Amino acid sequence: MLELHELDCGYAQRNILEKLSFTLGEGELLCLLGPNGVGKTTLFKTILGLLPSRGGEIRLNGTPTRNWSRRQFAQWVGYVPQAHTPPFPFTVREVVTMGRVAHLSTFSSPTRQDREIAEQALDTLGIAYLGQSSYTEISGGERQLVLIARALAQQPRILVMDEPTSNLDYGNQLKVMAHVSRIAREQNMGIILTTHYPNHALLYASQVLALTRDKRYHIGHPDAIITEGYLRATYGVETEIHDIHHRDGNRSRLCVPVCANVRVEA
Ligand SMILES: Nc1ncnc2c1ncn2[C@@H]1O[C@H](COP(=O)(O)OP(=O)(O)OP(=O)(O)O)[C@@H](O)[C@H]1O
Repeated sequence: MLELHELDCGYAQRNILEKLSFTLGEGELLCLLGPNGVGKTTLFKTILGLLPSRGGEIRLNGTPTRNWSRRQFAQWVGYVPQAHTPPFPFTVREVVTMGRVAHLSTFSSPTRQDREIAEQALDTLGIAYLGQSSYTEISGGERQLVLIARALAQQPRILVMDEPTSNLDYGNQLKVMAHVSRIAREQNMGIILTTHYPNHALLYASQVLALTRDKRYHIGHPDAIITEGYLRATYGVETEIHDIHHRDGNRSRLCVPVCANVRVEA
């Protein structure tokens, strides 16, 4: 559905990413990994059309995105920003209903169907009980779930999420990741998200795109990309990757830092 072909992105005189190619299909969850400042946000801004590309092409459903109207694009691609506190105390239900804007004609109000879709999105995330609460008076974790519900109400085919787990406690990080991978599977949505936690990708991603400081990248299955060598080269830390056999019979791979070997420059 979303294809990047030899994409160059950057600012003014400088390329930040070069010749980046990948495909995000229906039902896939792609985790974007990379150290601070490597270009993850730059890539998202370029995909969303907020920053012009400097070469190559982005295609959506086979058609270059430069040929899509803003409105068409917004019906296909949803964006979940990092949770923020807005100046106006809208209720959670109102914030989620705003996700329907791309489907409304100019000056029209949300219909009963739009409200039902917003209600379903609240249900999917298990936060219907927050409907009447003020968005400014809920916790950071709840706010993140509300922003995801707003994006679901938009009913996009592709969802771009900027660090959906930043500022969340340990439990909420795992809950948000579990929700997101379930939504990709059950709603056949292609989801691309950034995370600074390799274990999130090992546990939940179907693909990993790992950006490196020398403008190169690796893409593939999480088990193939997230190796001890990759983590050493990218983050300068020693880790061990272990196969975990869970009590319920499932297995997964997880990385564990070898704390004594983390080098701290004087
Ligand atoms: N508006 C801008 N103009 C020029 N350079 C910019 C601009 N915004 C970001 N950069 C530079 O682009 C590079 C990539 O930044 P970007 O914000 O995409 O990194 P990131 O991978 O998202 O980082 P982080 O993990 O810290 O959020 C950095 O060197 C940054 O200084």
